[in-house]
Amino acid sequence: MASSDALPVVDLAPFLTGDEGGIARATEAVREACRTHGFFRAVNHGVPAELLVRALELSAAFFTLPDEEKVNVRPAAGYNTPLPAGYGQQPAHSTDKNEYLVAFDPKLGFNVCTRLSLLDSETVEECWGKLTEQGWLIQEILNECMGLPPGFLRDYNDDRAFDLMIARRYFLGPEGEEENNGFGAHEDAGCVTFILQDSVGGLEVLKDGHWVPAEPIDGSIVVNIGDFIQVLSNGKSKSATHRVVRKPAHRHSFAFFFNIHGDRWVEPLPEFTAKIGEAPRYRRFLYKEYQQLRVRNKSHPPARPEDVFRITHYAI
Ligand SMILES: O=C(O)CCC(=O)C(=O)O
Ligand SMILES: [Fe+2]
Repeated sequence: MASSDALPVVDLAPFLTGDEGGIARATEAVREACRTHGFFRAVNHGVPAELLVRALELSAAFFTLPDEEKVNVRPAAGYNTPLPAGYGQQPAHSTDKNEYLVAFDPKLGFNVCTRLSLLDSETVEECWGKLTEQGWLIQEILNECMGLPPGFLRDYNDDRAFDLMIARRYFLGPEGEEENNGFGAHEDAGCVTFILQDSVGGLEVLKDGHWVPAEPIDGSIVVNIGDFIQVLSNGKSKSATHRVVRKPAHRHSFAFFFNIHGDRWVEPLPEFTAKIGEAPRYRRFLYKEYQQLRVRNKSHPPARPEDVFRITHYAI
């Protein structure tokens, strides 16, 4: 792997201290990362390292519970969540070898479960608050990187009802290198995803045809640009393909999806099309429709990998 392939590390401290020169340099680093990798690792981001450790420990403790207890962790009757919530196992025929727990914003009340669990914890609430703040900050930085009018993304993507958090445990990888898929190659749909991971490793990002590992760095957060930004920028910012390979140890991660609301229409912006004389590379679509079709990929996995529903469906 060439050294320029390693995931960039972006120091966000200047945004906390207000150091203007540092802000300009960090913004430039994010702009470059969006173009080259669609991924970076944020350090000095303001989310306490102790909170990241606490969340991952809590998740590890949850997943060691017996299956009979975990399967009962689901929203109580009458709670209609925007997407399926609670504990889930991948269907037996799935090549994804992980189990997961989906949470919504604790303030929305969807996480009220049939059983007490990780979902009801103060740690999840604290993480939610901090990662939402992080989402607003990264979105502001993206707005600047993309040269959009001040506050444009903040106004466009101002409703947080579709944000969600998924805690995952990846099963042990088999001996040798064969069949070690933990989560198959995919892109994320929304605005930006944050990944907190333990020290096991296994997340990989596709860059120029080869897989680059997102090596764990203590206290860092992996930041991943989603399809929404790729479409708005007409392909200038990259929603990178990524996957998780299994290792000889259980791996725990949290993915926080700073999404966009399902009722929003999404299409390439004039700044990246008409205003610069370029043809749009995507058709206009309703975000909810895209999300629902992606959920179908999971509930009714297509027989042929090329039939998996992805953003290319809207490509012109
Ligand atoms: O577990 C990870 O590191 C990545 C998870 C992921 O890519 C996702 O949830 O979309
Ligand atoms: Fe992902």
